Amino acid sequence: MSHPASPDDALVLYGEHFSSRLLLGTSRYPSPAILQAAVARARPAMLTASLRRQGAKPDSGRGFWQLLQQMGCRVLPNTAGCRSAQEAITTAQMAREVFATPWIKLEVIGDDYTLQPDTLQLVDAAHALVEDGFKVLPYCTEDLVVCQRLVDAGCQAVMPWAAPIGTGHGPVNPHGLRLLRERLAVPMLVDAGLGLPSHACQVMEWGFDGVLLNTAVALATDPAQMAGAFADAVQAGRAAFLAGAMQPQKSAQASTPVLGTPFWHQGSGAGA
Ligand SMILES: CC(=O)[C@@H](O)[C@H](O)COP(=O)(O)O
Repeated sequence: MSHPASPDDALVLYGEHFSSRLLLGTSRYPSPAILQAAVARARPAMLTASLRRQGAKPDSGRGFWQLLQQMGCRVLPNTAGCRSAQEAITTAQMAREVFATPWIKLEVIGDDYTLQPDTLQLVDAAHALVEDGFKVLPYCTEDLVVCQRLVDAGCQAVMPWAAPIGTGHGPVNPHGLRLLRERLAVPMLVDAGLGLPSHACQVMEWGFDGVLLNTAVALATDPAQMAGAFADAVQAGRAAFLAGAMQPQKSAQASTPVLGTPFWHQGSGAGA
């Protein structure tokens, strides 16, 4: 991208600085080599991986773990597939051992059809894991009160969904997401349901701090190229947010200056 975000505009999570605002999932890629190529193009802040894929036994998933290490990217284990607070807590504790990190993407699924988070169990699990020293990034809905409860539980960032996991619909409740952004000051990453780079750009323009996505890259015809497109879109959206967008106007406003009036001022009578 020609105009990368300023190096001092880092994403800050739990006091740590990240030069990228894109987090990438590692599932559903056609091959490990294609995953590697996508990661090389996107250069994400973190790669999220499921303990269930890695496996709890010392030898299971060794190849995948080695691949993650080779890519030199911080790993964010997740509790994908957990359906209760206790299951998520146990999975997070195992992930801390396997991946040697206190970071956890906390997922507690409450509905098998929509993969909607169980927001009640999520808050309970977040509370217990923060108490246990984890740096918790909870996958949640755009519900303001749930996000506030997660912050009250000690989460220093939250990750509301754009749409159900794997759908690629993009933000289905723009009003709710934008309201959430206005009301909560903690870092917020939009996680799940993004299908196009323009979706990522859009939420970044709204002031979200980053995005986490998987399926849109993994299932693209050319995942590496799509990973690059998402990385560029995240930067573009962030730059636009920082630049401050104009307010939409109700009626046409002439934008082409006439000779002698190169700059707009009230009542200039500029041409179209
Ligand atoms: C990999 C992962 O953590 C997913 O559960 C995440 O929520 C991304 O969702 P999409 O696959 O819809 O981008």
